[in-house]
Amino acid sequence: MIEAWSADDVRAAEAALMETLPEGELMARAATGLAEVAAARLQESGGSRVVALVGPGNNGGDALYAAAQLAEHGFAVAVVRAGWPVHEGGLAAAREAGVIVVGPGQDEGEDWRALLGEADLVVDGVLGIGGRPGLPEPAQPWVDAVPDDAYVLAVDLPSGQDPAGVAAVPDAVFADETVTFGVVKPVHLLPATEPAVGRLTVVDIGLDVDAPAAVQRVTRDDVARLWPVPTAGDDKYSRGVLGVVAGGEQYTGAAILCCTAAVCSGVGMVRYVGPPTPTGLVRATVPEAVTGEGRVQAWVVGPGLDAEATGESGERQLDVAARALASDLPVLVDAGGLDLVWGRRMAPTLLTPHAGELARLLTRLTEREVTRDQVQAAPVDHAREAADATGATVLLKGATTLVVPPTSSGLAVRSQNDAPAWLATAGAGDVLAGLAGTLLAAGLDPLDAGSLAALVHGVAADAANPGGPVRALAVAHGIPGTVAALLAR
Ligand SMILES: NC(=O)C1=CN([C@@H]2O[C@H](COP(=O)(O)OP(=O)(O)OC[C@H]3O[C@@H](n4cnc5c(N)ncnc54)[C@H](OP(=O)(O)O)[C@@H]3O)[C@@H](O)[C@H]2O)[C@@H](O)CC1
Ligand SMILES: Nc1ncnc2c1ncn2[C@@H]1O[C@H](COP(=O)(O)OP(=O)(O)O)[C@@H](O)[C@H]1O
Ligand SMILES: [K+]
Repeated sequence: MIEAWSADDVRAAEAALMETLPEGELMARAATGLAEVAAARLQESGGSRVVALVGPGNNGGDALYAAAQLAEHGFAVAVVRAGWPVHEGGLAAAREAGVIVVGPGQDEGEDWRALLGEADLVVDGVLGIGGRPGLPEPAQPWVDAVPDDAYVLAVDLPSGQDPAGVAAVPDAVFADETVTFGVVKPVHLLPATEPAVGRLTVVDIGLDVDAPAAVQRVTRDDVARLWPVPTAGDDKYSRGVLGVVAGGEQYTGAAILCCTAAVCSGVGMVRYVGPPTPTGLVRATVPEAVTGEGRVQAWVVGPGLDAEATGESGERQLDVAARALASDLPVLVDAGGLDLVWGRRMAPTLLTPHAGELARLLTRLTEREVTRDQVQAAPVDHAREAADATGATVLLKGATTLVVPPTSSGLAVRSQNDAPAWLATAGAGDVLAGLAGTLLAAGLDPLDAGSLAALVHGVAADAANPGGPVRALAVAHGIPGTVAALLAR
């Protein structure tokens, strides 16, 4: 599990550690780690010219000390600062090492724009975890002037991005690599900001945070611990029967994809409930599934479901969906099923909207117009709002998939980034529903079921056709081999 801690918890841990160390030792460790990464990247690319953008806080201090070390190693290093006071010790070290300092009252003859234009590597030390979202005004032209072919190495986090990872800031720094210190922070894992982080390198500065993590990411190494592996004492019922209320006369494929994914994920049994056409197709393509109602351990309600279906068979299916939602069994609610969610369920519940579906759900639940763009600009906040309004865990699908439990649970948010962009294809969500539903039926809680399913879904998509297009059915068919490979790690 990768874990990230909030800026406040990191600061408290740093303060405690600093008490035990000589003054300046922690920043020295950070700067040395940063300089080592910068030197390695310059050696890899054959570059020699470095420009460090230096802000008013300790993030700028890290950049200044690293600039000094890089100059001592023989690289051509310049620092660009604005009118703000910068870290004094760092500035003195940089000057001592022969770094050119450009800014008000400094080496006025030098033109920051020309220096930046020639840079092979740009160290972004404008703001760190003390930053508010958004770049300080003098830094915006610097960032805009960074040449496309320069390697942007962010100190701790890409400046101007939200350290909490909540809000997206499109014109802040987008780094090729971020060197962070001690522990990972939410900005590095959450969907609003992770695209700006680039490659993430963690430098050990001896820091340990003794507080609950704010964000977690399930990794391939966690699968063996979490996946429900049957034993000799199991039978199909003890492994978990999943009821699937999916597909209609219009979206028949969703039923097939969801049921296929469930049987490929090792469900004990699938009971499919739907109108005649998808029922016939499920019978023909997923012979393992049984059709019609019966006892189940969990439900999937919604893939391809028409929440306004009329006609006898459609209404019968909606009646089963309503009873599933009213039951005390775990339920995964996806797509059309989300239109049936009104109040709170007490039993374990996993909602799996994409951004548009979450916007629609929140608009309905809060009676305030919520747009897809708003959800994408602040995904954690919107998923949290839906989780708190319904008592459910909300899995928000996207390039990075968030799994957000209600605030009252006190649990960390999960953020999974395992899928190739090829997975953005129709039917992929139906496969995820069958996979996560299987895990609910096996007794996993919604947070583990959702995050583990997102991981396996992404890995299966990549394994199905590495580096190329993949159809949803191939993702489902890839699940058995993917799970076996992950269990064998
Ligand atoms: N603590 C440690 O032991 C270690 C810390 N380390 C390093 O320190 C970094 C944290 O340093 P930090 O706390 O000084 O915060 P940092 O982000 O550099 O700057 C804050 C300054 O910026 C200002 N400001 C903020 N937002 C702004 C905005 N949008 N636009 C304009 N101004 C803005 C803000 O002003 P104010 O809020 O007072 O108005 C304040 O003056 C951390 O990320 C890591 O790199 C490492 O060395 C390891 C050991
Ligand atoms: N850019 C992307 N990169 C990786 N995965 C993505 C991307 N966009 C979407 N996905 C994933 O693809 C799936 C799409 O699901 P969904 O939108 O519900 O499709 P459908 O309803 O057609 O089945 C989700 O699991 C989502 O996380
Ligand atoms: K930074």
